[in-house]
Amino acid sequence: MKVDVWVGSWENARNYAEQAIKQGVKVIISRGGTAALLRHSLDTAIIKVRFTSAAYLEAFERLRSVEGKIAFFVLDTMPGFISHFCKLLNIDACYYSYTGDQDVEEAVKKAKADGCHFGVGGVLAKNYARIYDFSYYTLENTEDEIELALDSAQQTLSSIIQEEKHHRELQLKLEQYEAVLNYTHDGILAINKEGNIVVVNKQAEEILPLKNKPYEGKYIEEVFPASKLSSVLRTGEKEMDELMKAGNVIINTNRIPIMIDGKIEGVVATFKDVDSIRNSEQKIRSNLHKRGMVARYRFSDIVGESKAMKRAVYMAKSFAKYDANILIQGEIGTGKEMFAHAIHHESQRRNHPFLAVNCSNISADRLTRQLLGREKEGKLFGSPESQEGVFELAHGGTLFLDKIDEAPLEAQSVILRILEDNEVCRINGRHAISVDVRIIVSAGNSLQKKMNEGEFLEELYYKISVLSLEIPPLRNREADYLLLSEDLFHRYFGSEYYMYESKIRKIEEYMRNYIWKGNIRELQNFVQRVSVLLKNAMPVDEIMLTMPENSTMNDTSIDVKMNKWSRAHVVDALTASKLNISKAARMLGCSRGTLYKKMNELNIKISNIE
Ligand SMILES: Nc1ncnc2c1ncn2[C@@H]1O[C@H](COP(=O)(O)OP(=O)(O)OP(=O)(O)O)[C@@H](O)[C@H]1O
Repeated sequence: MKVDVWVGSWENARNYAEQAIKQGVKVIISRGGTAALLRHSLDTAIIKVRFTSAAYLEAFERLRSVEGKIAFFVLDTMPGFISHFCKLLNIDACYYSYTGDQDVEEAVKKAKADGCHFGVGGVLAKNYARIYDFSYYTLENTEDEIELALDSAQQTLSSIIQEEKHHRELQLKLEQYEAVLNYTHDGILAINKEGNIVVVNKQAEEILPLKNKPYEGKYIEEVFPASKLSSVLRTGEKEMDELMKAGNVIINTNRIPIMIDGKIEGVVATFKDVDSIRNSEQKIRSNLHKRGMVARYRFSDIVGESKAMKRAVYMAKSFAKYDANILIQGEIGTGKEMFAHAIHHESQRRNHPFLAVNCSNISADRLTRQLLGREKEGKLFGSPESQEGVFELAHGGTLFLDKIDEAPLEAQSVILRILEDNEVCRINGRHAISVDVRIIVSAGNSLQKKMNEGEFLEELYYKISVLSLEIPPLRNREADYLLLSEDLFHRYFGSEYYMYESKIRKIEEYMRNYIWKGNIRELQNFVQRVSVLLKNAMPVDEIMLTMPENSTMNDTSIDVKMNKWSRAHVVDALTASKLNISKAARMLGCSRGTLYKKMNELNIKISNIE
């Protein structure tokens, strides 16, 4: 305890005390009339130094040699021991008590009138004793009395500090509540156990059709009869995520009973305007768009009517519902990435980021940096800035690791570690950051072989292939290839498509026997090149001559032709053409008559095809 001593008289005590308080003094110790004066005029803790019998012992010692009547001046009540001692020591004493400056003079005057020549007491009476020509003994406090006062000052101080701390904490809490109430997007309304409103924030006033302002203290039914808060007060059951209509707006509401010691003490309800939820979702989505972290394709963008493709889409859609990791396998250009986008779009995570990382043709260091991110190394000038890794960026959403089978082994271990721990630690970083990311990976068909040969981590394989999806190559989807090429030609020619239609048909005849090793990507390039040449008025025959020889075309064309007449392909063509024989025949590159003949041979009846 820090103690300052201010020496002054009764007249300037208040002035000193005020200065001390300004400097942060919390407790003042003073005695007698000064203490009474300060208590009366200030709002600070004042500790009075009390006179005990010990303080009078020295006075009695002196009084032994004094003759005549002796006056004892005491503030407030006269302690009994004084008269006791006087009787014991045979002192001729008179006793005068006063309450402060206003009546002390009266007391001295009276003592004088009573024939007293000698006075004993504090400083206040001493001042008047001088005026009325008294001999006077000023009482001094003993060390014990001062120590006692210091002790109680210390106790008072610690309870003041405690109280101030408590007050600050309460104030902080109050301000936090107020900030939450007024800066949340939700409307908040609370009632006490009588059903009277105790809290209503600005948002609630804006969202809800409230009546009878000011609302605080009013019964809820008077202010917002549709709130249903009284029923929660009765049942004690919380009601979450309910939709209600208030005026023209649809509102999402939660009503939560407040229970103390098992008794309902009130209800708090939150309200959200459904339109505003939609708007903020929209905002989040457009923000992700700006940062390129969205899935570009949906299932409706995937062209394909073949059975194989329909099966793949069906499986992918059902996988989208689960939150497990997915392995998508298939040849190059079959649409694996497109499926990853579409799965994310269909999943619960659709409003969160979608990021794709290509794991091929990249050094282990660079890929690791992309995956983990990094912290700036110290504050060195020129050292690269901190960077978030893709796992962090994709938090809450989906991360597509394209061609994971081509990732360097060190990077595979990094991925495995993250998938095991669900957390990442940036390079040079000191803290692990927990991440919630769904992984979709793509790989070529040789993934299992790579694993057997030790080029792909077995543990990682099991982690990523909880669900696995196979995208069929274009050659097994004959019914799709025409749909896709038509789609592409339409895209490249736009409204001019019909001017080139007959030439496109001829080119499609050629394409029919081509083996699309690069699948749809190769088909896209092909259609793009042909479209440019056609637009430049090159005759179809010449275009054919510029076409790359398909090395396997001659050897496999027989297979392809044979395959064309497999039962599955004929059924595929019929399904894709919606049972239109002319269209199906065109897809299969034969006349309607040949198709009928083949259907007969393969025992395919239209009535059996769904
Ligand atoms: N079924 C489909 N319908 C329409 N477009 C498709 C389809 N499949 C693939 N594509 C298109 O083909 C191109 C290649 O697709 P994508 O990149 O998804 O294939 P991939 O299998 O991931 O390729 P790679 O193995 O080379 O990474 C893309 O431009 C995509 O839009």
